[in-house]
Amino acid sequence: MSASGSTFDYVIVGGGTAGSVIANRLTEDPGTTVCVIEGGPSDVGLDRVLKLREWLGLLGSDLDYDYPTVEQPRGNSHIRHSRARVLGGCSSHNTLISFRPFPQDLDDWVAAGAEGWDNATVQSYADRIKCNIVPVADKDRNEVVKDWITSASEATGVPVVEDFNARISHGGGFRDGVGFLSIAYDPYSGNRSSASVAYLHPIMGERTNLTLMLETWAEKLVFEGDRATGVQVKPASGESTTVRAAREVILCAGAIDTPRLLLLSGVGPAADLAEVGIQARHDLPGVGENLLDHPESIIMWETDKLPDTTVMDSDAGLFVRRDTSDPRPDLMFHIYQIPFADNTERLGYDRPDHAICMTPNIPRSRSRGKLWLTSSDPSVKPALDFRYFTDPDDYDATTIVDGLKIARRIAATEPFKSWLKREVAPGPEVTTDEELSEYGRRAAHTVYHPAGTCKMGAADDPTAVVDPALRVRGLSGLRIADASVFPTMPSPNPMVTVLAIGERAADLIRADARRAGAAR
Ligand SMILES: Cc1cc2nc3c(=O)[nH]c(=O)nc-3n(C[C@H](O)[C@H](O)[C@H](O)COP(=O)(O)OP(=O)(O)OC[C@H]3O[C@@H](n4cnc5c(N)ncnc54)[C@H](O)[C@@H]3O)c2cc1C
Repeated sequence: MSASGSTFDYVIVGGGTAGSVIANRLTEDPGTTVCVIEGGPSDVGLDRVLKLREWLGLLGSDLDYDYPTVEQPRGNSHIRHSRARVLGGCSSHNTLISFRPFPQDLDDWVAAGAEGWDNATVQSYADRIKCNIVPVADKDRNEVVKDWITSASEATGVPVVEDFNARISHGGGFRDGVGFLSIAYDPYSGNRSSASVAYLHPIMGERTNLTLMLETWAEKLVFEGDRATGVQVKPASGESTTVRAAREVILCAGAIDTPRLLLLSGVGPAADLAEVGIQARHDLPGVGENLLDHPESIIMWETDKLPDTTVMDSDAGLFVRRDTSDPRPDLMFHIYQIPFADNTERLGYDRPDHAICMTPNIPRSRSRGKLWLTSSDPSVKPALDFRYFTDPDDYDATTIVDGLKIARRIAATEPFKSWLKREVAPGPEVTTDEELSEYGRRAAHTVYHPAGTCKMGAADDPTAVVDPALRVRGLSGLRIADASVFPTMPSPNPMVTVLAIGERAADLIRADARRAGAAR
């Protein structure tokens, strides 16, 4: 049922990665009205966003919410979690590396109670994604990266892979491999093919049933009884007002801001809320728990000036499998052809003018964190405690140590070896497992993949925040569709999984609307 004025069929909070997909799909029906509340500005015509190679300049900028972490006794307390404040969300300032989730990652989801999110189903939604996902184009392939791929294959014994996603969608996944990545971009212009570019640009100004409220912050959810009926919003200039949803409010604000908005609205662990003076409207213990990430560390070599060819300075990846009892790789590496030196410089290492870095990361980190409010003031950022490297068996730190050692083996292998002048960090004198672990944890960084804070699970799982249809447990008219619903972390970079969640969420929402219509 569509409505006029400030009432819409659906109100989507967050015009980010998943939000853009859902806004597009729901407005395919001209009879359905959708309002998107987006905290940031439009990306249309904004070259510093649209030119993918400019991505590093966006971190910490006016287009970044820039979340700190609380002290990490076993990790790096200085990590800043970048989250984009612009249409398209993080797909407008990330590196757009595009991996489908592995089949076994989705088996894990089903085992965690996410019924219906099996491999065949999720891959069929990934097939629908409109972003232009292609392997790095020949013209963008740097000679040093080609040599790194040759040496990494030689040193680790893994095959060179031309198209990782083809192996996942048509071959059941891969155990290991090295090669150029698939990236959501236009090789001719170097522009992003973000969620915003692929899903919103073609319909902005075209579909009159789509309303975008940009530079507008969602402050609180509005309820009538247990039903979410709208959102209290504050435009950048102007007074707070309420936007009403005749059918549903859909939260797509991301793994930090979706639980933050729920908590500020009194939906979350009642005892935690009481501590900051918020009365619980609905006691939901899982909100803010299960904070997941892909932690990484770094090893850096000085080089002479390198050829400039690239998509976005981190164009290739390596997957290694140490544990042969699991078919998936358990170590991933990105390579950077620039000095990625913020964390090493803080530890006293120099920043060479030219450098190559490898960043080993943990595909299935075992440490689990938590997010919570420290104040009822909505402008105060939530506390994020990733509890990096706190898993009891020290699996996470051991993975990083193994990664640093493997990186050194690659660096000692021709033809890549000849590009390198000296190891800058951690430096050749750092050799024992203890030393490598200490360095690796202090220089640790994030691959910027927070997730899991409103996890999906079986309807009778008290720690689940949403059921497998993405509906918030115990409330009505309220759904979540973004990276916060991951029950567990997909092994590779998660954006494609988020886009597939957006695609499937739209189908689930439309199916419920059809059922409700039929029941009337
Ligand atoms: C620097 C960086 C690099 C990355 N690189 C990759 C990569 O190469 N490949 C990959 O797979 N993944 C990558 N990721 C991760 C990936 O981008 C994210 O996991 C994914 O985009 C998250 O999508 P989302 O829909 O959950 O949230 P987002 O895309 O962050 O969308 C949330 C949206 O909600 C808006 N919002 C939030 N709160 C409010 C509010 N209260 N009111 C109104 N609007 C609000 C935000 O402005 C934003 O537009 C990267 C992330 C970062 C930060």
